[in-house]
Amino acid sequence: MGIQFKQVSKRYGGANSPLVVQGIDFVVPKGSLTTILGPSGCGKTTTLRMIAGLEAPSGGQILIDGVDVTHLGPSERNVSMVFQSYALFPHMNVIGNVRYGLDVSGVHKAEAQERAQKSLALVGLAGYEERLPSELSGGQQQRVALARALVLEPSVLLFDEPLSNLDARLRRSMRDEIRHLQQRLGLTVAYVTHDQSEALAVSDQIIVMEAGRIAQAGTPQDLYERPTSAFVAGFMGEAVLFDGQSLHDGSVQLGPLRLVPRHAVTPGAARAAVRPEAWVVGRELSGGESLPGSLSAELKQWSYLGSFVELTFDTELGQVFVVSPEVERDWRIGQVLALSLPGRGVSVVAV
Ligand SMILES: Nc1ncnc2c1ncn2[C@@H]1O[C@H](COP(=O)(O)OP(=O)(O)OP(=O)(O)O)[C@@H](O)[C@H]1O
Repeated sequence: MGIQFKQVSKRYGGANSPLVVQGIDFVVPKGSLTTILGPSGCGKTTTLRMIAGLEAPSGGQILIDGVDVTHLGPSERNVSMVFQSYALFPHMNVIGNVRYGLDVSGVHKAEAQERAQKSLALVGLAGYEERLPSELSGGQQQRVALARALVLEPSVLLFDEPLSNLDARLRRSMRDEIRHLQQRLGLTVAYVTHDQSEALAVSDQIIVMEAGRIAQAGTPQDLYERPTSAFVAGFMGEAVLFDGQSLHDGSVQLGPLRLVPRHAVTPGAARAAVRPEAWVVGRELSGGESLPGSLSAELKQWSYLGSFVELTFDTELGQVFVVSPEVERDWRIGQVLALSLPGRGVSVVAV
């Protein structure tokens, strides 16, 4: 069953203070990984802390594996949390940190030692038992924190921005390791992040939160390819919004461009969220020429970024930002090119 939220809300302080979580419902199925994604202040950490029992909800019900845990304390829930700051005991060596939870819950010494060693091996740190946290890299410290959470064999494992103190390369490898371990051990995980690429990479389900509510929940592909609001589209992929008109035949007119949305939209004002990689840059146009079905665009700026180029154009729709794989092309500031939107990467969202 995993984790279930039923109409859960939260306010800090008295009855007049605002609800920072506003009656949300979701399920994290057993053995799967859900990320809670959203901008700063949207209520992600509060939601995670309510799963952990570190905050009490102001209303609603929280179930873990079908059991109502709404009023249980953190130690009564069989939940472990890995924090952004690692929260290791600095004076204790690695094995001491990992077995701490077992020691305080009265597990026999020999068993605690054996389980801690197994857990360290799981995160690739066998042989580091005697080191102090200060003698480890950031990535290794985060692995110790992970081993310390895993050793308790929790029914739910929670991560609060676990990678934000690591550099970009390490972040990617730790992210993949967490996902690999979660799948191998069949762990039920809720994972808070504000980084959409991290969420896309590790999740079975992504829940996007906006101001205390769930803006949209679904698979990574659902959210990336089929955002239902401008907020989600913008949050998931640097999409730029353009105002247009939806017509009676179901298409949407965006300046000279005609799009066919995946879902029917009512005729009238419409808005399209276009990701930078959705644009295709066609041929150069000569003085005043225009191509039917394409947007004339003057190149204002471009940057080479190794495997792709970033291009900024002026067009009748305003500034258009494009990411193109054509790194070898002879890009020149001032040239006028034909842009088109052949398909993927465009979503028509509510106005
Ligand atoms: N202990 C607290 N007392 C009062 N208000 C709080 C407390 N903790 C959080 N808040 C408020 O609740 C709202 C949600 O905070 P929360 O930390 O859950 O957001 P978040 O999405 O995790 O943000 P961030 O990414 O910045 O951590 C914010 O407006 C915040 O100021």
